Amino acid sequence: MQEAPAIDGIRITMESALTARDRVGVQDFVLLENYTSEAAFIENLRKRFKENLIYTYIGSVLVSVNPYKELEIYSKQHMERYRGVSFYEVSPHIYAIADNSYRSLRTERKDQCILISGESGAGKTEASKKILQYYAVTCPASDQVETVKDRLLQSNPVLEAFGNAKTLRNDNSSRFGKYMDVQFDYKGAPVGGHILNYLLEKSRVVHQNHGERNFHIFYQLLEGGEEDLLRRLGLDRSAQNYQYLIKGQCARVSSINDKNEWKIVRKALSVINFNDDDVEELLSIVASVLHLGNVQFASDEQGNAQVTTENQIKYLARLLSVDSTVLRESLIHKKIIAKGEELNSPLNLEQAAYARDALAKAIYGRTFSWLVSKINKSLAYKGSDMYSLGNASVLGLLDIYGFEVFQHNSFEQFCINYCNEKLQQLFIELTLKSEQEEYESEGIAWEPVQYFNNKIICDLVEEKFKGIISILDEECLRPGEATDTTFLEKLEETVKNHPHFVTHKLGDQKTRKCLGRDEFRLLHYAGEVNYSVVGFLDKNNDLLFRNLKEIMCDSGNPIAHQCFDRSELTDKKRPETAATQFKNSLSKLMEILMSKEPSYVRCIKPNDAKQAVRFDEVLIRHQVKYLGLIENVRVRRAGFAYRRKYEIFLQRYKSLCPETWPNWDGRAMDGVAVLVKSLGYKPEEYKMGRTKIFIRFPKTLFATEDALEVRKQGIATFLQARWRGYHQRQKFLHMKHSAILIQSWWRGTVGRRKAAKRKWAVDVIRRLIKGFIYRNQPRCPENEYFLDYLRYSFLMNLHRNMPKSVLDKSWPVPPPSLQEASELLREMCMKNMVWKYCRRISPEWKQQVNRNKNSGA
Ligand SMILES: Nc1ncnc2c1ncn2[C@@H]1O[C@H](COP(=O)(O)OP(=O)(O)OP(=O)(O)O)[C@@H](O)[C@H]1O
Repeated sequence: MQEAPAIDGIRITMESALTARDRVGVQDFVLLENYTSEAAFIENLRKRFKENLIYTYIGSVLVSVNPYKELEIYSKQHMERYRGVSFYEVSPHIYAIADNSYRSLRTERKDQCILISGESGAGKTEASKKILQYYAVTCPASDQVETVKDRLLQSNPVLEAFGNAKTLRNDNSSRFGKYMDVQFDYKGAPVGGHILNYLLEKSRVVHQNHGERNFHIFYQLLEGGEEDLLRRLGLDRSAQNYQYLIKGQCARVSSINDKNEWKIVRKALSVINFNDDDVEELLSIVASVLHLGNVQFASDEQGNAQVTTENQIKYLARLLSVDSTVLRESLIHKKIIAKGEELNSPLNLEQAAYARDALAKAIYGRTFSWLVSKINKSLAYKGSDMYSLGNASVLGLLDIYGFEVFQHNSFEQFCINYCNEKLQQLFIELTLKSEQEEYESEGIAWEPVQYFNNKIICDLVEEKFKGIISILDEECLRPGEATDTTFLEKLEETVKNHPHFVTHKLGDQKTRKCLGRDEFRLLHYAGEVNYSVVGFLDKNNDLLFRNLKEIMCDSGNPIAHQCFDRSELTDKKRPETAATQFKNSLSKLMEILMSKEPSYVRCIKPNDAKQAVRFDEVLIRHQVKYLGLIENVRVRRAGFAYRRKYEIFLQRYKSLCPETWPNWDGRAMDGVAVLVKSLGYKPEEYKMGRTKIFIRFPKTLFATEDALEVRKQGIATFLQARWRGYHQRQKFLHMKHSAILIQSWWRGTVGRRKAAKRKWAVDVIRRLIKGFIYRNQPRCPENEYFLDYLRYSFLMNLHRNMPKSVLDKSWPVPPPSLQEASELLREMCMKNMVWKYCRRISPEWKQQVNRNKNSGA
């Protein structure tokens, strides 16, 4: 399907612009007449989706709808089409965003970032992979750069194996947030990278909802691992034998081939610098988590837990290189240090299971962070060229969870939605800022835009002492007394008057009906979300009993040993809670993003069934709302629907005005002024900035675009006529030139009788002939015609200019007859010998031609 004859596009269909627009919509939402209407927005999205046009702009923001099928739009040819081309000259595409950021990075020397957001399954990870692939193909290459490109690409399957899982919404769902910096040297080649990871969903290690899986790596190892390896790890192939893998009851997924994925991951690990030992140690940890899940307990007479699965302890001790007795005891006791004395208090069944799961989560979570840091080491810039490093520019890619609203929302959704509030705040701030800056730099009065500032919600969550996170941390400090319920009560007490906070107790009758007693509701910028406080304290504490920490610090497995640092045991400072850690890492992320120039990709999922073609309007409306897209259009439309550099505008529409067509010699700005006057733009319809024209209404632009469509037919006819005339004239000039050359040849050759001149003259004629047989078609009509012409000139010159006596003397050998001359020429043509002689124009010959010209010959 061809893109619409759009405002900026270069592709033209034979339909009228109007019909095409009706069919495929507009490629920029700011051009919608009714731009504040959600229905119009969705209708435009639907039209484009139907035509497989999954990308649409909101100004410079890219909205992408997951097609759930492979589209032929990601080939190398497509990449080339977007390379170095002005953003608006080609149809919307993820490559256009990638290229635009890259060019800004190169030309403006300003660090860039691309923020990709959207709900689970909307296509964020795919988008970020496509951007990386684009850079891998289009950026300059060298041996070292190729290694970096490879590592950047290969880090993906590894991170996906350890950080992605099958969920109900997405078979390959990233269960962590990811920010990746790519460093480019002064030549624009990628020379290094760095990854930051956010909030891995560790709870998945020990529990999965029905229809979901644990992290991919477990299944990949069981399916793909070599017999020998599995034996060493004490594993068998069946996922059904592992408690941590059976909770979701869907170990096998039709869309996932774990065996193949295993091979990919193994290869990727070697690309990113893992040697055999590293791999063995890493997989020992993966296996130990599975064994840990199979550790079972039984209660003794006193109600204390006892380990009943000795075999698992044996494997665990071997894989983690720890003492089996200490491990067994650590799993069923809790070490307390009171007044300098150590007490080992026995755990009951429930507590032992909790301790076991906490250990599994801690091992897996920390190993994931270790993995990221190991990848970072392999991605780090290695060159010795300090000049390159000093001049490195950075392009960041943020692939982070979108707003989440489920039936049941817990601590994880609270953190994720808080993160989205922060990103929205940044987005609004930066978009408004860049809009304002553009207006100011263009000398156009800035009309302030009314928008909802969500700072109030961010403050509600993060403010010191009064914010939800502070209150939660405070409750976590009171172990024993504090519970999830006391946390809720404290919240009610502290933030009861906040306009964006409500609970069952604080709400009116209507609110109470849909809000549980253990829930609080936040009125987010994108809508209301109810959070159940159950598990908040536990998840925030992220507690691992001291004796389990100790045994892990003593682990002989180098990875486990690095993950559990001894300083943790001696450090008197209370470890940061999960929410505070997340808050701090988000605040750092905001700093990073603020220091860069952002581009945005907003991903939308068309249906929950992961099906191509299906466009579920309710689901999409929900996402349009939660991504704040209408607000985005409104901010972007702040006054003007369209703005373009004068040169680009004039180039596109100059044919619509006799004064600017075919060429305008003056300043582009003046040309545009003349053009819009002749188009009849009213003063309220546009403004002239310093370098750009600003058009207020889409309809003005559409009228211009429609006029251009009509004009194009005329232009086509005109161009054809012009081309024909040009072609004829070129032919004539060529002939004339040939005549001059032949004359000069004869004069030079015959007049001076020098052998060198003669050789040079032969070169000249070969050159001449070459001009006509350059396609190696000696028998084409043009060549035949020229040969006749040449023969004719040859003889004419010969006989007209030279008396026979001179003629006889002038030739070292008798002059060729007409017959001989034509055969000589023909032979030269046929053999196509001229190629090698005709590359250069002899300077001598040039001088000769000039002399002839000056003497009027
Ligand atoms: N541009 C695309 N072309 C074809 N298929 C796509 C495209 N984008 C996404 N998909 C399909 O949708 C699936 C989900 O996409 P992806 O994993 O990128 O979503 P996500 O937004 O990163 O989700 P999560 O937040 O759960 O990680 C992919 O596995 C792929 O099958």
